[in-house]
Amino acid sequence: MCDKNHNTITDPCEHHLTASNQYTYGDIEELANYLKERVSIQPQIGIICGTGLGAVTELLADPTIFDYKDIPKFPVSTVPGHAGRLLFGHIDGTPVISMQGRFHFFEGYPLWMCTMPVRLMKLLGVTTLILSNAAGGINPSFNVGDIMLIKDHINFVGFAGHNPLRGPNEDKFGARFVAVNDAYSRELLREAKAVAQGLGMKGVQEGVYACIGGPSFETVAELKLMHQLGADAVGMSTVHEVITARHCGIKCFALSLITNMCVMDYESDEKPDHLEILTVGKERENDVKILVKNIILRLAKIN
Ligand SMILES: O=P(O)(O)O[C@H]1O[C@H](CO)[C@@H](O)[C@H]1O
Ligand SMILES: Nc1nc2[nH]cnc2c(=O)[nH]1
Repeated sequence: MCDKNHNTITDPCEHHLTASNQYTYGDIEELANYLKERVSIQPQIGIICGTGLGAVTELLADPTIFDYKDIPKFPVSTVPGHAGRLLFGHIDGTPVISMQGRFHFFEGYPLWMCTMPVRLMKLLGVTTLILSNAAGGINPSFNVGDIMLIKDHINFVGFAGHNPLRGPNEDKFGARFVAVNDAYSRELLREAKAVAQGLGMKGVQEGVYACIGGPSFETVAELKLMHQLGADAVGMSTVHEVITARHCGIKCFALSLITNMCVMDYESDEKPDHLEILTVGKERENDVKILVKNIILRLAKIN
């Protein structure tokens, strides 16, 4: 057995169990080097596409594309509407990396695995992350097809003790404890609102996104609770990516496409349905695309 007097959590050896199997800084550095050897673009902006919103990747001119399954140590997407591709390219001259498909907790991946690509983006040079998701509308003034610019979140998954930063802290990415009261950049939110207004885009809202673990949707009682707590929309993603991004100092802007209104009435026969969610995504993907493109154009002008 090991006779070294060390901390088994932060300084494990082969004789001791580690507190978690999370990727080390070195693992992610290796992954970054693997990609750097194959693509010369150094991305400034990262994009994570939500369910059915992968068309945003069409904005990338002449992209270099990797299938997740071909990248060493990379998880694979298992949810319909998430293609499972990593793209490098330029959007109007700005170097961008985009995930066409994300990883969700309900797929069985631990949160540190779901969010590893955010740390990878950091090591590739990303300073701003743009995230999208499909979400159910809780705020009764919302309509299907609205785009909600996220100003804050409620992390129900976190309330249950699951956090992507749980386990030994990787100091090279950030400090043990991270503030998230300002997780969504006020500056980026202001810019996005100005862009939407400038484009005369209808149905653009602002609100609080609640994250649950899924894959079951919400009960009526859960939705009533979320409404009382101040949630405007609910989904099963984004929050852990934002927490990981803030930990390593990446600025975040996120939006939800309201693909369905949550059923908050016991008498209703309606139900949320993933295929319908994909259909609404398809109908509105062009507007999401235009919004993201113009936000990136504006960022390029002000930076
Ligand atoms: O959050 P994204 O990845 O857009 O996916 C949303 O759509 C799926 C439900 O249809 C859930 O995974 C929910 O989180
Ligand atoms: N949890 C949850 N996720 C969604 N994604 C799209 N719509 C919904 C919804 O109604 N609830």
